[in-house]
Amino acid sequence: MLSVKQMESVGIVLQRGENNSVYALLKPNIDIIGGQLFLIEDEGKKTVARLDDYFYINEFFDEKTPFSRTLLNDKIDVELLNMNTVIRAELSIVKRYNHSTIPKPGSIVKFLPEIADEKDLLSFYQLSSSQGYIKYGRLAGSKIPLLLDLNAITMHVGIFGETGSGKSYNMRYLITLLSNIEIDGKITSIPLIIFDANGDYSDFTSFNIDLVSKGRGWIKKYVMRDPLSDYEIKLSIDLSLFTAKDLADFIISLKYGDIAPNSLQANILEQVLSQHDPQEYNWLLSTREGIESLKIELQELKNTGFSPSSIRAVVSSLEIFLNKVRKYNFVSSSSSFNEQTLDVIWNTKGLAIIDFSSDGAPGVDISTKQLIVSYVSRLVLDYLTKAKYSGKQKLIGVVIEEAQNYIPSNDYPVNARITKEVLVTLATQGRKFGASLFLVSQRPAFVDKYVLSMLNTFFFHRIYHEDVKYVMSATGGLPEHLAKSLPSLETGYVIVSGLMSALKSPALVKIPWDDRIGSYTGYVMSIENILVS
Ligand SMILES: Nc1ncnc2c1ncn2[C@@H]1O[C@H](COP(=O)(O)OP(=O)(O)OP(=O)(O)O)[C@@H](O)[C@H]1O
Repeated sequence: MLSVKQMESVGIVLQRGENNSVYALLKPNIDIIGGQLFLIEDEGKKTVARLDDYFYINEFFDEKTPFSRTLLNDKIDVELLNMNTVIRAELSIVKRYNHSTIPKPGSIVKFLPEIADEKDLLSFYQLSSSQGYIKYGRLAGSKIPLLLDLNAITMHVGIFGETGSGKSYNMRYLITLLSNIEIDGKITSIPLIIFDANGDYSDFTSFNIDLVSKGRGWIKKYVMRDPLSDYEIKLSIDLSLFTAKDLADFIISLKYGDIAPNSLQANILEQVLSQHDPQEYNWLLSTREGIESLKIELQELKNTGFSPSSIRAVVSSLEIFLNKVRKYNFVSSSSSFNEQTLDVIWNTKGLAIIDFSSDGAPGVDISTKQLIVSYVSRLVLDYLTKAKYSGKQKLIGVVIEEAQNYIPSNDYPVNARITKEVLVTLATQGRKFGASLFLVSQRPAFVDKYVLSMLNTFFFHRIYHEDVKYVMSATGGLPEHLAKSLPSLETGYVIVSGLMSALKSPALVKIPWDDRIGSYTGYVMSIENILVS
């Protein structure tokens, strides 16, 4: 039974609607917003319902009547019109408290109740314990936090919103919550690896470290330039983790950009590489001597019928790859990010930020970033799979910003063969082995639809109009009116839907502002402040 301090009435139910909804009239002078939750009381039976759609109606509204026409000609009495305005609202039922009925006409609509303590909160969510839940933001129009169920985190999370809609701030807020989880009176954290596209999380390794360090024993930032402090590590990866085919496809595609690589050339390179032990890939592909030795092997293939022009094309792709590797010096058989790193991350509930911003990875192109994302994802998948098969379940979260560059839909002109397959596997197998993907994107329509359908919790910020249809079909379950409101959502508000939400139904949440969480590279200062600072 929900037993908390009740609020004043703000409206009344008039009629039952379709599919678990009711129509109600609400007072015109209250502040409301689509997606907000209300409490409905029907003779002691309590129900929580979401405002899906609403509009203001006025009793004078009938343009055909002579009275309405004179309103337009004469001086309009705004006061008089206001007095006769009400809000017509469609509310759909989200939660019922010990009953299974639909509120009858005459039921009273109220704002959500005030929650005084943990007991009230549990009774609101009908939970017996809040263990395993984190408190996220406030349900719009109330002071009630949304409880997020950590047990559903391995079912993967999508965070979507157009530029400036508040994704980075939200991700930063989520990271602070995932870094301060209280279990049995102790603070612990979800081990996390973040691919940071714009340097938005850099401060978590330095001046804002205390926001994330209480439950963590290790926090580092990986950069592709020379490290500048002791919390930075130069990133290097080990190519022996890839198959000959993956590397051949990747290297050949460097020459062809976004179009599909030449499969004959990829086959030639695969054939040569597969004659070597994978441990030799680092030397073969990242040193001048290695490339020269591959060239000799390639020349020998001429005798087996491959054309000199195909062989020349393969050599030229190898040179392109060598140039990249030399420029950023990121390949090594004693890679700085390896299985031991994952052990440290797991054991210390650590945080590794892979800085892909122009500061941490100056001039590094998307294909190199893809190779790194693919490498780390393979490492995580292998690590978690081995742990599970040896009887020890582990858990690592992987945050991928600008997800459309790594798992693009067919409409997005980026070739991501090297990342797509492993990320699909991580998404499908993650739940069993303890991987939790957080995909962040400005354009969900450009993220692979199959992967999108494997995400089970969504944070929708304001999104582009063209993305609404796509989001609705790929995610399912978002009511039409709510989906339609997405392009006009205010910054700081987010619609949370899916398995992690203790409401089990989409709802609008206000993300609280905190100056320290809000001070990061991507933060946009107002023009007045920029000019006078
Ligand atoms: N919860 C919030 N409350 C108040 N203001 C917010 C909130 N979240 C974000 N903002 C404001 O919106 C600005 C943009 O937010 P943010 O950087 O998170 O957007 P974004 O969606 O990540 O944009 P981009 O995709 O361009 O990186 C912030 O600098 C801040 O001024």
